[in-house]
Amino acid sequence: METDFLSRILRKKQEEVDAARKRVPEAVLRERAEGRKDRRPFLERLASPGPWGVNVIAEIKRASPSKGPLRPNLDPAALARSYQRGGAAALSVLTDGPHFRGSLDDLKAARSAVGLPVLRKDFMVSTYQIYEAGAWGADAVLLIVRALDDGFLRDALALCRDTGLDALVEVHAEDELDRAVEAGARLIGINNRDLKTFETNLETSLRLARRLGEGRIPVAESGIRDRSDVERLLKGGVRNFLVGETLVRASDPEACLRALVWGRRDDSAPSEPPR
Ligand SMILES: O=C(O)c1ccccc1NCC(=O)[C@H](O)[C@H](O)COP(=O)(O)O
Repeated sequence: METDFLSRILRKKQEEVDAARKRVPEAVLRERAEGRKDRRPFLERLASPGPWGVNVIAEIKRASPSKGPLRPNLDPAALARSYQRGGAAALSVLTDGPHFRGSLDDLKAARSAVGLPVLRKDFMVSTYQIYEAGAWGADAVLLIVRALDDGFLRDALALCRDTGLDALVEVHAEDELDRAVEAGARLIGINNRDLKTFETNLETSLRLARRLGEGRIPVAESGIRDRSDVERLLKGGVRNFLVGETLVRASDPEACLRALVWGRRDDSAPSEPPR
């Protein structure tokens, strides 16, 4: 039996879902998710480069298993507003409680504060969580290939399409990328973090992005620290970046984001987009 971090978290997640089902039945969430009229396009926003050629999905994460608490008294609405002012293309909100101290309330508060599309970042193991994401206002969900078998991955992608949610399908290695493409994923999150060791290596995004064919949109995830990391990945053809810790820990998240997107911290946009 596998006993790594991901296996442990997935077991715990299944228990959480079983308990949640007893409080709110899946049919109730489904009706809410399917009845929504306020969808914000997530994939579409990332399919074309932002005004400066860079799209940042700015993450709201209270704590992480590798680093512990990241920002005391984090206010999701205030942080979301800073991110919007700093030029974020979208938000990612960690909703896992046990390991990241997040919640669906965080997602709701962040989304209500801005006009950006929002990704629910969690460990999805059940259709229940996809309906739940829709019912709580998410515009997209994360599907981690390593956590799912091919059957569920396909079903989850189909369910997302039917429910009007976009899916960011996360991979870390070549075989996972092949499975994601085979299942029909368009938006591919390439996680630079090895979920066994928690180490990050930007080379993972550069290597896997080279394997992507027409019509697939790469998003580099994890370990992006500064503008030089963004520029290195841009040279490898990656224009979308999911950034958590760097922004959450920053004393001025708005300026930090601006520096990632524009290459400078002040609020006057450069007249020429960087090349
Ligand atoms: O953040 C972690 O330490 C972590 C550990 C194990 C599984 C997932 C983890 N994070 C979730 C994420 O995918 C990241 O929050 C996201 O990619 C942003 O990463 P970073 O910019 O390095 O905070």
